[in-house]
Amino acid sequence: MEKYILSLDQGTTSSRAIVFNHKGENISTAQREFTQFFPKEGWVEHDPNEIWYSQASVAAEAITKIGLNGKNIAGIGITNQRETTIVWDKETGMPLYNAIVWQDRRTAAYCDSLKEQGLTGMIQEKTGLVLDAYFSATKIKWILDNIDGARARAEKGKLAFGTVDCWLIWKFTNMEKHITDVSNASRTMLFNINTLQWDEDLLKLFDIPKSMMPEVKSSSEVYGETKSTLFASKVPLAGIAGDQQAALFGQMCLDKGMAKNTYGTGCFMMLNTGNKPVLSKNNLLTTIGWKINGKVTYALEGSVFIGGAVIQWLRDGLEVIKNSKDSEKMALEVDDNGGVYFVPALTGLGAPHWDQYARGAILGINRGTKVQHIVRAALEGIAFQVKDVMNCMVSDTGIQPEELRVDGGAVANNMLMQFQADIFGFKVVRPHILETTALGAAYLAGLAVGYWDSVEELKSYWHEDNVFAPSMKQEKADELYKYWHKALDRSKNWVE
Ligand SMILES: Nc1ncnc2c1ncn2[C@@H]1O[C@H](COP(=O)(O)OP(=O)(O)O)[C@@H](O)[C@H]1O
Ligand SMILES: O=P(O)(O)OC[C@H](O)CO
Repeated sequence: MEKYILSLDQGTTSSRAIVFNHKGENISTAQREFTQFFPKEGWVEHDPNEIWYSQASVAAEAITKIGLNGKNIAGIGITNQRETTIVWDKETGMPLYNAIVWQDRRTAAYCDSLKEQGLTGMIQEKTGLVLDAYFSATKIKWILDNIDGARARAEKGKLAFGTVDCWLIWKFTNMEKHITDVSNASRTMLFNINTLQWDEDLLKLFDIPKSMMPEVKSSSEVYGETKSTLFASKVPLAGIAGDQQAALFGQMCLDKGMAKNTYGTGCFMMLNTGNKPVLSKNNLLTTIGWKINGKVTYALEGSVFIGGAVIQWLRDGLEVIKNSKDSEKMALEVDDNGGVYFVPALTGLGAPHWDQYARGAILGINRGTKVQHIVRAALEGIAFQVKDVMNCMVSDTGIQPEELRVDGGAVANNMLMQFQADIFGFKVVRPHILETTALGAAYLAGLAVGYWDSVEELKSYWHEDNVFAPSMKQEKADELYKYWHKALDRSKNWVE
């Protein structure tokens, strides 16, 4: 019987399931969007049960629509939006509160108070992370401090915390397994990336009982089997990685010095730094890429909060384009940006600036400015942010990548990709398979169940599709980049 790997990609706006064959080809996809809750300014929540239902239903749909059932699936890989925090009751399995999403800023002031206490350095040394509301620790604390009876129940060992991977495994195994993998653990701000353990000092600092924390596993092993009646037979759950780490793996950036950037809602660049953590002097994040066969691979990451989302805003907010694709057409209707710069700091700035008080800015508008210039400036603003992150990576590691592998929805935009190469001064490479996140999780699962023999075999399935080589004169690129920084400075520290 022909066998396949099922990959579950639980993202910020949708749940996706993809069935991959032996050559790493996508043979079936199902996708479902779910509700975003914005209860207050800066708050973002999801319903954990809706995450589960949407993910379980697309999983079933992806396999049944091509006439397969659970018996055809050799293993399941899970990849997920990271940091998003769910707390549930261990006995009933019911969440205590909505999932607090990575974008949620409700704990920003608390993070500021910790910075004032001088804790930034200690937190970076232990976790590799910048002290920010982005990560899970302060979100868990918020639930324990604000939901009636939560802290007392947590202290009695009755509550469980998990990122979305952990929640899905808990559901798939019918409340049997409370586990996560190292890559997701490394985004909680509670995991010591040197000792590979939950850090007692940090658990104490954030007042989080250790009994809430999941067991931390490698990224590729058989964790258990599906227990729900979802599939006709039990299927091994065999791979877990946070979505950006999975994309790094799916892009086959397996050697030190290789980098990828994902252009989705946000932009997430990751550079493989090998078997040792490199602490950033430029406000990048040190994170765990994956652990396979006992070996840990570390990465540096630059998380840019608004990437393709600025194009969504042009479409849904400003209504100057009908669909995302139009952004390219409009941008090419003008020769250049006409002196207009767009800093897409719509929810503040992530790496490397970490300014939660920055806001979006469009500068350099003059009487000749057309809407096309603004659209072009929005796309260029995505590329400039990515270059800022790249510069920090080069400065932190001394590694000058020869190319950047790219994926995510916005890489469909050739103008953006060409501009990115122009402003970098090196190649941007788009592979033929763009679902690299799901593919990475599939590979992790497939390796664990012996569906694929080795990473060498996997490397042979990665092919470039388009290469964007730089063609802009250096002086022009330098001039544009100089003005970008002027604009960036004006967007910072805006909200009081
Ligand atoms: N042709 C395009 N040009 C620019 N941006 C695009 C284009 N197509 C899609 N996008 C952007 O890509 C994002 C969707 O990418 P995707 O990888 O699916 O995101 P996510 O996984 O974060 O939900 C959206 O923000 C959308 O605006
Ligand atoms: O769901 P995505 O693709 O927007 O990714 C979210 C990131 O994992 C957040 O850190």
